[in-house]
Amino acid sequence: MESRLKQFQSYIEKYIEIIASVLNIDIEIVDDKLIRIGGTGIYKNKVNENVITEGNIYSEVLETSKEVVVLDIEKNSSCVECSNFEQCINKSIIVVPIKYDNQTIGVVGAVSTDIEKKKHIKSKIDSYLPFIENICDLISMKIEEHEVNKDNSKKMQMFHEVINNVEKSILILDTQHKISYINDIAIKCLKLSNNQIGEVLNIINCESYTNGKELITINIGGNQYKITAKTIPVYPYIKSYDKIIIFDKVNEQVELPQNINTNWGINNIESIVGNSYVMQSIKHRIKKLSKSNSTVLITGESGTGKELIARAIHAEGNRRNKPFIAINCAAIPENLLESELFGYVKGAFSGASNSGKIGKFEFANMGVIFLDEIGDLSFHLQAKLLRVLQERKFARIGSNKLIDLDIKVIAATNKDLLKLVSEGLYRDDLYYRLNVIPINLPPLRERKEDIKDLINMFMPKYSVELNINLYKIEDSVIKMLENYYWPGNIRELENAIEYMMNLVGEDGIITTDMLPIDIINYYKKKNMLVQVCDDEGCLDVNLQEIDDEIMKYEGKIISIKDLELIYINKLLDKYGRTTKTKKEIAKKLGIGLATLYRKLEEN
Ligand SMILES: Nc1ncnc2c1ncn2[C@@H]1O[C@H](COP(=O)(O)OP(=O)(O)OP(=O)(O)O)[C@@H](O)[C@H]1O
Repeated sequence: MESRLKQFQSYIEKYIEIIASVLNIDIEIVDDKLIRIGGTGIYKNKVNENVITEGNIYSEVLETSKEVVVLDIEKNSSCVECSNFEQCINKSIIVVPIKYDNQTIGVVGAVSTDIEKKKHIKSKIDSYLPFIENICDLISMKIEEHEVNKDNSKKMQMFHEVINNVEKSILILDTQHKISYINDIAIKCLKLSNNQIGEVLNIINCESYTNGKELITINIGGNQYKITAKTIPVYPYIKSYDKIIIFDKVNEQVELPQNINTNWGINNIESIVGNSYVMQSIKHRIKKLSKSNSTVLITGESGTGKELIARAIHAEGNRRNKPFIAINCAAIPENLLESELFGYVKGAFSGASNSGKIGKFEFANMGVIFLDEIGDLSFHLQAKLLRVLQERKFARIGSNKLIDLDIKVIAATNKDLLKLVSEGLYRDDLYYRLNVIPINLPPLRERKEDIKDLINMFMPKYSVELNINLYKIEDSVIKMLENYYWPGNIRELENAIEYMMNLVGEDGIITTDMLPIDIINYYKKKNMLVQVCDDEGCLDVNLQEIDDEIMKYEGKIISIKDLELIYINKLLDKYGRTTKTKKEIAKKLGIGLATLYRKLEEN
């Protein structure tokens, strides 16, 4: 069997040439079988020879594992007694053992064969000896490195073997998101024809699913796939790999148009319906700001289209071919949100999945992260997010490897963040970091001009979905939709259209009786007119207006006296405050004019 040093012969030969030229003496390296593995000068042509006949110092060093320094062989008893002494041409010799794994596997001999070099060695022995010791250490380290690599590649081979034999599709990515390994099942499942090793795999979208899995959209080889996958962070346990994606099947596959890596068309600016002045100016701003990397904060009531705007910013910008990852900060319990955002490595905390988890920030890297309901972040996560926004780096929980983030952040909230700041419930420094580019989406009731356009967009959508060929909406319905107060904004309007389209009869006409109950009730309340009549005529009293007035006293019991006053004032507002009308109103109320004045003055 070859000695360990013999396996490194070519490396050793190159290495000692360099050393010899630095030291200006001859060097030889001999293995534990006393075979010369490498040599310079007079030993160069004697490589692979056995040195047993040339003296016994090497055997002694191999045996004792201790270095030997002979500065003058004539004064060294061991040399003098050596059977080769008469033929020996060496004048001085330094021999240092090469140790590996607690064994002496060879020696380095530094030899001088002339008097001048001998003198030189003698004068420089204090620096020569440590230098040669370092050479021995370097050789051992080289062997160690080789052994570790050999061990690793054996482990990797076994790892690949295992991966190829499990009944799941597996993809391994490196830190550049390039495919490092793909098993046969994955190739089959993704219907890939070529070897995709080295190709960049773009993770376009990712939504949390059950059992620690995610719904991921990936692009490979001109196709886009939707898969339900488990993603496992591997770095730093295996340095050459970053993450493993394991999945069972492809939920959906679409061919991507040529030269376009992703399919964001449906989310671009044209998908934002509305030509009111405010929506026009918002669309204009989106076009301008989508090219910038600055953080955007979108505010507005629920259902006003904040996510739609965020997606349009992504689709219009230069990150459109990179991921858009949305996370709703209010929908995930606080203790899970941190790991959802930043991921974790295995064993990061008790209860964590033992394979680890990739966080949304990592998925969104190079693209856009949409942090919805940002007003609901706990103080702890506010601080952490602030750090990430400042440093543009983060670490998976339980790991100290910092991952660089090249990301555009879009945040959204329906809360008044500034009010939360003033109440001490939100960090002001985070607020200002987020509010770099503010976009406020007004509620639908403040942009009634958009309602008709939205109706005209939603009706064809649901006619296709519900397979309705003929449809028409009565003007009175449109009027009522336009004048409704839309607490749920566009989402509620869309639901209303869907509801009414479901009720359409054979004539395909949407009439007022098909309106959703909330809208009907709204109008019923609004139109609660009561006629107060006597033999001289009638007065219309709108009970809704009185109801609205009473609502202002929210939670308090209102006195009969106040109620009386509200009612009298409503009547005066409606019919006028002239003496004549006051007289008429007093009469109809069954009181005298003086009593009416007293009631008004008393309050
Ligand atoms: N201007 C618009 N044009 C077309 N569709 C719209 C518009 N605004 C909103 N929508 C639609 O209304 C629905 C609600 O929008 P979106 O989810 O973006 O609102 P949101 O403000 O993010 O709501 P929440 O605060 O509840 O998350 C979506 O289906 C969206 O496509």
